[in-house]
Amino acid sequence: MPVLSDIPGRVLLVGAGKMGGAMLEGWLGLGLDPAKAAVIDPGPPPEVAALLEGRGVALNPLNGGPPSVMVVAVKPQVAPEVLAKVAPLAGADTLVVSVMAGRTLAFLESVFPAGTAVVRSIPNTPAAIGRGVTVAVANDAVTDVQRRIADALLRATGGVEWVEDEDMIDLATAVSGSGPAYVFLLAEELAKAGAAAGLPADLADRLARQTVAGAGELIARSGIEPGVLRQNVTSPNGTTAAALAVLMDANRGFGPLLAEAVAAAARRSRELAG
Ligand SMILES: NC(=O)C1=CN([C@@H]2O[C@H](COP(=O)(O)OP(=O)(O)OC[C@H]3O[C@@H](n4cnc5c(N)ncnc54)[C@H](OP(=O)(O)O)[C@@H]3O)[C@@H](O)[C@H]2O)C=CC1
Ligand SMILES: O=C(O)[C@@H]1CCC=N1
Repeated sequence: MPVLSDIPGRVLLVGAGKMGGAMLEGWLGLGLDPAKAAVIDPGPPPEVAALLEGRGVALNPLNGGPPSVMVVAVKPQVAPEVLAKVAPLAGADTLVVSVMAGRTLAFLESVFPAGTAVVRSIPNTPAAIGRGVTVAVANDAVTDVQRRIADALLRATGGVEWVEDEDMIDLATAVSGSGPAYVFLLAEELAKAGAAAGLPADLADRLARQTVAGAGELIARSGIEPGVLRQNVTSPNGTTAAALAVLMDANRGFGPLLAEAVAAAARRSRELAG
């Protein structure tokens, strides 16, 4: 298992917003030499700009030779324009790692010279606290060493799942890439429902946040199946059973609603393919 300090040359991050910034923070935290990192971004957010300045990471360097790894973390919609500018910075041995939703291996391969090693991946925002999960697929040009380097970079922000079938990336985007938003929405709506039922709004907000955070942590730490944890809350004919009769309704409960949401997200991921 290579560590980040084993990466031979530079890691060039293109786009240092929410996702790119979180990854960079993870890499530096795990020992990537700031002198071997560089960022291309015309206007990184203030917290990322402070990180770059504080750690001495080069921003928009004019030269430096081809990087070992180019990580692409700009919005998929601007990818053609941005990559047309940065693709010439890659060399024959540069590994390209994309975290862009939708943008396919075929699109990425069309932008870089034939034979370029490309990994397409989809992380999620708990990456910011090292609790993300990334799903990744490699093209045929990626060597074993490059795959281990990509794995080390992606693993700096949480777990990594490699797949062979690229279609799985659109589906993973709909589950884990966008998934944190579904959970945050649950916290928002639980707080609203509590307030609507009569709790003071600030108390409802604290209860909802702590409940979502505590339940997530219980899944993570206990290793117990979510279904069993749910049953552990549910006394026969008690309050939870009354609520779950609504939430587990076969027609209008969480099940069909989430299935529809996941299908919509996967469809959008395919539309963003380019
Ligand atoms: N946010 C998420 O939960 C996830 C995002 N992703 C993917 O990550 C990518 C980035 O998303 P996110 O971090 O949320 O978006 P952000 O908008 O926060 O980050 C994109 C960054 O790229 C910068 N940028 C714009 N133009 C250029 C350019 N020409 N050269 C270099 N950088 C440029 C933007 O600057 P400016 O703001 O000034 O335009 C911004 O700082 C997307 O492709 C998205 O699909 C994947 C999984 C989860
Ligand atoms: O909403 C999006 O398109 C990006 C990809 C997954 C999460 N955020």
